[in-house]
Amino acid sequence: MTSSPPSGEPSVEASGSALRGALLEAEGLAKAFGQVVTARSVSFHVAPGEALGIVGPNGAGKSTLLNLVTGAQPVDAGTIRFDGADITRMPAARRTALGIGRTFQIPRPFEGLTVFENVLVGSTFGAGARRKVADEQAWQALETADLTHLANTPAGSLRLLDRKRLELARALATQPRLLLLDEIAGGLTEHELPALIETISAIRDGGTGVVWIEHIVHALLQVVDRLMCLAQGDVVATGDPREVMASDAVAAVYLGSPDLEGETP
Ligand SMILES: Nc1ncnc2c1ncn2[C@@H]1O[C@H](COP(=O)(O)OP(=O)(O)OP(=O)(O)O)[C@@H](O)[C@H]1O
Repeated sequence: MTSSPPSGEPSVEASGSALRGALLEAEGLAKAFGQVVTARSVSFHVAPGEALGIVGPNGAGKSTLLNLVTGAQPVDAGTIRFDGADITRMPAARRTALGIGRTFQIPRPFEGLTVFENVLVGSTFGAGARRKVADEQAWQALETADLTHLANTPAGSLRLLDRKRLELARALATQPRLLLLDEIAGGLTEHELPALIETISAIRDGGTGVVWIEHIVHALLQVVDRLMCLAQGDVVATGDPREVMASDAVAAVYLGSPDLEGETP
């Protein structure tokens, strides 16, 4: 584990270029909205079949980082490589087609469409598949997300757990090799978490690279191989998940913060 105080230079495992075997390499990412710096010089990497967790207080810059990787927002500085190719300036739709999928913190399905139709949108437009293939990919995504039994249910009538699963299925339908999860467990009950954890672990074990932002740390720790903690746009610690959570740097970040659920750093 490497760590440094929030005010110091971020200390990260992966800097420099072209990590062998890395699926995603982000190097020196910087992003600010006016005076608000959401990424100062953030570097991280994910390999196929590896899960990286990201924690940090509200406003740390976690979701923004996913936006930079997907291309929803442009970086101010830094480089993003996917499968060895520089995608830093690539449009978002091309990144999706290359194999970068994501879920959103607040699921916003097409409420009037069925669950299947929602997922079909992902496989048709995200993966660019023709109808027959898109159908197959949608069913496959529903199965992985454990939603097949609700395929014909209008998305607007789903409870939160199933909305989260639909969000996951929509992302899976784009055939991602890298899956970015933004608080997929947020709002779920303790009773609902184990099955979701199992699903995400299976996706990772199938060879997909996973980046999972989550405040429910005990859920995260059951899946992720490495953990990165962000605060105010800086990496404060990264490495072995339990060591990161036990580090003084992370404790300092969370001192008095109500953001973290289920784990005392
Ligand atoms: N499009 C935007 N325009 C202006 N400010 C933004 C924009 N997007 C994010 N911010 C600001 O950047 C900071 C980081 O936001 P971000 O959503 O990345 O944090 P986060 O770590 O994901 O927080 P949370 O845990 O609450 O989801 C916040 O102060 C937020 O208000």
